[in-house]
Amino acid sequence: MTSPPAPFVIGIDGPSGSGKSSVSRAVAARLGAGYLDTGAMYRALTWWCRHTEVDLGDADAIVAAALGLPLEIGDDPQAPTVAVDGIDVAAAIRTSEISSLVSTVATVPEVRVEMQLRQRALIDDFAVRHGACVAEGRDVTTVIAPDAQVRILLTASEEARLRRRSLEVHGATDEAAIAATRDQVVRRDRDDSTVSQFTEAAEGVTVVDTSDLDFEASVAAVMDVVAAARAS
Ligand SMILES: Nc1ncnc2c1ncn2[C@@H]1O[C@H](COP(=O)(O)OP(=O)(O)OP(=O)(O)O)[C@@H](O)[C@H]1O
Ligand SMILES: Nc1ccn([C@H]2C[C@H](O)[C@@H](COP(=O)(O)O)O2)c(=O)n1
Repeated sequence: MTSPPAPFVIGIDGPSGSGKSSVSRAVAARLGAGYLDTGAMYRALTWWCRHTEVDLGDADAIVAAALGLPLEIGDDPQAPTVAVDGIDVAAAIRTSEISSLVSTVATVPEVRVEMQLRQRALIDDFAVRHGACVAEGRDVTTVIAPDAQVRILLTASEEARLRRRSLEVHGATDEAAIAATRDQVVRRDRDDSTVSQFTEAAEGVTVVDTSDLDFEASVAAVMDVVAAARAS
């Protein structure tokens, strides 16, 4: 009797605005795979801390909130759902307020341990259910799923990332819009990179630089890496 093929895991890390979420969703949809946005989990915890009036200056209180976080996260790349305590927070976790606060929560070491445990369990579950899972974040390729069949660092120049995020949030890429975006991209990456390695590829991780690629070409570049891994 032959055993079923091992679930296929694709880990994608990268800095803010590199295209992780949008590209990962498109790749997961094309592969019929489950999708996990690990950053959404830190955002959901940040939202929960605000909602329950946890003092973000109190690391112990944030850890307690993380341990009890009543989070439900969906696996559909075409309709990713995030609910906390039964409340749909998919939109609320994307506000500029949450974006500016999330690193404070995500850089608490005990919070990361709890989230990483949950993320491993979710990836296993999604991968078994769909035969494959695309998981994206900052430490998927290095800490959460270092044994994933595909490990990609999706990068883009700071200029490209600022332009993309500025267009998305402000609908413009003039000097004022770029300046208003800098905190969400440059400062956040600086803080986040104190606890995760996503500015340089770890050993065995394939770099996909999207600076000069449009969205479709970025998806195609990732699909090529996946196809090569499947063929090997
Ligand atoms: N290759 C690309 N060319 C142009 N725009 C892109 C490309 N990839 C993604 N985008 C756009 O850039 C914006 C940021 O992409 P996305 O949210 O996927 O980045 P991210 O890496 O997940 O960022 P964050 O970590 O901050 O959530 C989106 O509006 C997306 O449509
Ligand atoms: N694996 C991860 C995923 C995310 N984070 C942190 C870093 C980000 O500032 C925040 C939100 O992520 P985003 O939605 O912007 O991808 O969560 C992390 O530390 N580790």
